[in-house]
Amino acid sequence: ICAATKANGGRSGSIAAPLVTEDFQKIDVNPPKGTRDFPPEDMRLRNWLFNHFKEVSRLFGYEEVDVPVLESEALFIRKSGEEIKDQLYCFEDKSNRRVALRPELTPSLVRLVIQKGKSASFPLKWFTLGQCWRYERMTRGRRREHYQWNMDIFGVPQVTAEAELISSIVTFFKRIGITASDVGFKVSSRKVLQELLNKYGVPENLFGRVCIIIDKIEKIPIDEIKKELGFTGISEDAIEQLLQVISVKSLDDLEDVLGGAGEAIADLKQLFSLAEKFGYSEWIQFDASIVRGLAYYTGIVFEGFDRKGKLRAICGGGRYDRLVSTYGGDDTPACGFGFGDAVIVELLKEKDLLPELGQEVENIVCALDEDLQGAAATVATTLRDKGQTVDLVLESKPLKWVFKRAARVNARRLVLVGKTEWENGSVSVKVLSSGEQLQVKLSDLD
Ligand SMILES: OCc1cccc(Br)n1
Repeated sequence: ICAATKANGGRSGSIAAPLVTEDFQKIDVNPPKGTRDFPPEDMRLRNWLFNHFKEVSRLFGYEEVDVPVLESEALFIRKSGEEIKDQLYCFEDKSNRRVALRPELTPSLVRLVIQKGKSASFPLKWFTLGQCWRYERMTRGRRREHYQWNMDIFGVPQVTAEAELISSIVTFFKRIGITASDVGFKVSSRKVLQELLNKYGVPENLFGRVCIIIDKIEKIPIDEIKKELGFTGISEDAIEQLLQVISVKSLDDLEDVLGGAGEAIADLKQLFSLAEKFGYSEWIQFDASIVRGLAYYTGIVFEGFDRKGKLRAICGGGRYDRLVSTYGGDDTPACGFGFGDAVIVELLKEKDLLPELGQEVENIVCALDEDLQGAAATVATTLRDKGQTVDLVLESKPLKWVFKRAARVNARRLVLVGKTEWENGSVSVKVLSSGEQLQVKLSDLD
């Protein structure tokens, strides 16, 4: 039981006796392994980033939704060998329910779409921003949580949906000063693999697993990839063909291999043509090796990468037309992307594009002696009611201290409440940039 309850004789609820301090151990002031605190200076950068995410989502007409960080574990149990399942942050709650901290947002959004049922008027264009979790052995010293921006479209089967999603990410990049020379999008379609597997008579239910193995192509030796593909029962021939196709470097070459009749080629051609119309052609390139590491993608997949090749994928997404029905909903086309809050900050540091974000307060209000503290509170409220930010000095401090604080919080003005002026209903206002000082009637203060 927690220390508070123990101090209260084992009864939880309100604590009768004052806590006996020796009950508490000296705590570790660091956050749990793999997690981050956001002190003010980090929170300002996070808010700057998230405000751009939200502003882009608003520009594109998407509605914000939110879902719990804690979900039923069942939502994420997929038998496709995904990394995300091995790293699930899951546990049993006090009612013996198997629950998990969400590793991604898409399954929760799909759950909400199904819950909405017939009341959902398609297309749904939703966005959300949420903390996602994974439990990795800390040997790799990697984070266990990150915040992810997601935009998703439900109910649009056409490739215009994916084209719009990529446009929204390009819009985001441009807003923060990232250009097509800094980043690009690798684009492909899982229908390429689908058409190949069909051609070799590979059963549909192996599709997700094969994609997950192929997604590891840059991470493990090619012989390991072949071995894992072999375990799924795919023939040697099919494996050779698969590996040959994903090394194809252009849509034309792909067409030579697949023939021009399939949906994969049609979708990709349409996407590249729409990219022209949206104005982001220079940002995207075909790359048959892109499959993404989530089993549920069924069509176009894409990922944002840094052209210097120093960082992990910046963002990624694609079409997942069968996820809603897999979870028991109606057949609903869907596509979306996830954009984490970590790699993008590394990229901004690389490009020296991190914004300078100091604290900003318009006014510091200070009483010049103890018995004017109430008057200072009145002045602060007057300014705040007019929408002005005020840092009110809450205790009597020497002027030297006040000036130092004014500099630290970047105050524009210092408003001093002095006895003589206050008797005339005035305060003394010092504009800190120019040093200009004037007496102002409280009624005229704005
Ligand atoms: O990128 C996958 C992922 C999921 C949850 C938490 C973190 Br950190 N990373």
